Amino acid sequence: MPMLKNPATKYRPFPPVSLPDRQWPNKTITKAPRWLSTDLRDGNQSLVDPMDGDQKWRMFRMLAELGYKEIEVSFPSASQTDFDFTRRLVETPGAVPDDVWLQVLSPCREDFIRRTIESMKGAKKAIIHLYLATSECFRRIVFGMTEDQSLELAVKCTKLVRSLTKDNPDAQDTEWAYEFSPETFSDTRLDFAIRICEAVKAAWEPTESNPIIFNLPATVEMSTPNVYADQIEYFCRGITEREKICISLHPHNDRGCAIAAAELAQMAGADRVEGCLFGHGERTGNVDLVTLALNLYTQGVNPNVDFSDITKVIDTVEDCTKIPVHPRAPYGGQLVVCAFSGSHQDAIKKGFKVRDDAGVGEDGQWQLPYLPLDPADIGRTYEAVIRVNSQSGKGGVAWVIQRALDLDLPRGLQIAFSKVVQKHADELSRELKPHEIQRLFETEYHLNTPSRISLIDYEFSTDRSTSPSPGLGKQNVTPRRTFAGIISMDGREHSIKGIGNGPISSLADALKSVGVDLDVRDYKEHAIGQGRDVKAACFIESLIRTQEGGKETVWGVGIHEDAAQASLIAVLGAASKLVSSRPGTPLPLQRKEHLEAPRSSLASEIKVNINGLEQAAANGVH
Ligand SMILES: CC(=O)SCCNC(=O)CCNC(=O)[C@H](O)C(C)(C)COP(=O)(O)OP(=O)(O)OC[C@H]1O[C@@H](n2cnc3c(N)ncnc32)[C@H](O)[C@@H]1OP(=O)(O)O
Ligand SMILES: CC(C)C(=O)C(=O)O
Repeated sequence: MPMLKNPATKYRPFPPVSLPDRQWPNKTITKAPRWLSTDLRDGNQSLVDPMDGDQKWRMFRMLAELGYKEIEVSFPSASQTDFDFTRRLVETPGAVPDDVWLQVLSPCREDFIRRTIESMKGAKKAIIHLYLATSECFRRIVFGMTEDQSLELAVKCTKLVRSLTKDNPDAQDTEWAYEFSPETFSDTRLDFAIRICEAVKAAWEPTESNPIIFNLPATVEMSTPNVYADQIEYFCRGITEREKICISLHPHNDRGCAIAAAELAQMAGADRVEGCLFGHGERTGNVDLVTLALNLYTQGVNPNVDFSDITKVIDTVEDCTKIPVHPRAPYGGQLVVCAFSGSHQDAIKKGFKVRDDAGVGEDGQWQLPYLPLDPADIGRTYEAVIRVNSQSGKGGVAWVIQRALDLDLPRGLQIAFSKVVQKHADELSRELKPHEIQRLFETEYHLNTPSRISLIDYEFSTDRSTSPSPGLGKQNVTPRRTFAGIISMDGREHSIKGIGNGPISSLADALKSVGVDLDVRDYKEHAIGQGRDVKAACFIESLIRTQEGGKETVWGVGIHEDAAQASLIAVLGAASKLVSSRPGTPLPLQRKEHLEAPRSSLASEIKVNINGLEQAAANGVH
């Protein structure tokens, strides 16, 4: 059967609230509401396997640690597990922080109310929560009650609670509060919702210092969130003695708008929100308390709950509910602080660089492309932010290398290496983990293994008598440097010699004698680490002519404690790539008449002029 062509025959649109002078659209949320976690009640009652006592215990401890001050811990009349868990909390010294209220739920049935209150005997702070459905649909279908009969039952039960709690001389050690939920408020005639709550209020007689809680649930979310906000504003305006009332929200997520409903309804005047971590609860769940809190946080409002170790929260919730947190759940999901695609990675990487360069501290103003929240604020490491697959670009790859090896790759090298990564990711058809990208880089640029051409030993000598610098007169001469060293080419050692203005150019000159004509285009270096452990990282870009007559660039990377030696390693890395780009070409490439010296013949003469070289390297390409 296809879906109905005209669903209007079966489903009616939700009637709007007539509130032409509604005020809430002009309001903003400037402080956190009172929170009530119902993870252990609404969240629990909707699990395939409800939590056992120990799981509830763990969850309670975590909720208290997170900062929740009102926690609905059970439906004590439902099961022995719930009753016993409640008693365990009450009876275990120190289990419940002094400022935390335990809340318990009961239907409007006398025996259940008595059992519920019995479960709280001896508690420091207790909220007794009664519910009774008030909508026409529920009264007719579930209870067979008129509005007046519902009102009478609600009042009778409220009076019973009162007599067993705040009016009970034997229960004065406990600070009692009372919550009444006209269940299915969202589908209840608003004037009746107000009338029944007025009657309950009169029966309870709240005070300003201990207000009654009217919890107005969207038991089933049936309308757009603005309608819920209208309903709340209408109720807030209609109820008397507003100062003796705490208006609480309990939005469910049937239409996927629970967050919006909770936020708009706070703008409409609500003081308190009931929900569950990561939106557990009946059907599509209760409103997600994590999202609500972090939405406030990212607007600069302290939510009064702390998700600085969100991974621990997720672990506990998953363990207790046996339901995984969706990878795309707002804030908490594994994938929400990750970027795979190139343009996102590029923007994020640039964002972090701008932040670093500006020296913005941990609590400095946050403005970063694609990331509404600093992942570090919820205990996420930056490593997890950028992940690499075949959709990724150079920025993401460079980020991983920077985090893994502390190397700040020049743009050209980013482009070159990202091609290597992309090819690999394409071949594997999956994400590449940071350690795989690191290994690819180390292999590609021979960080841990010798390249085809590698440095065995070398020395430099300087001739200051030649080459006057143009325009500087005869006294100012640019010293000429001679490189003399031994290199290994595909396992065979060769001694070579060359002259240039600095270490790079003199080695490049020396390489000509073995047929390697290196056209050094770019040179970048930076320090890695600090103090005694500092190393130099050097990147050499060289232009090569392809066999087809085109031009390509190759990169060499050198890392060494000695800056000059780092640059020589990088030159030889680029030279190796050059010869490798001509498959089948044996080394040496052109001239066979160069020296093939046994290493010992030169090694005894070698003395490295480190200071001169470092200076030359620091000055760039010569
Ligand atoms: C919207 C919410 O989430 S409300 C909370 C819902 N949570 C739960 O139901 C979890 C715990 N519940 C239970 O363990 C059981 O349902 C119990 C112990 C409460 C009741 O069990 P039973 O007595 O076997 O009743 P059962 O569950 O079959 O039916 C519910 C009965 O309570 C009545 N009822 C439902 N809600 C209420 C209420 N708020 N106040 C008074 N009676 C109510 C129903 O009309 C029905 O009455 P009926 O038997 O006269 O037709
Ligand atoms: C008991 C009430 C508050 C409830 O869970 C609901 O209406 O969803």
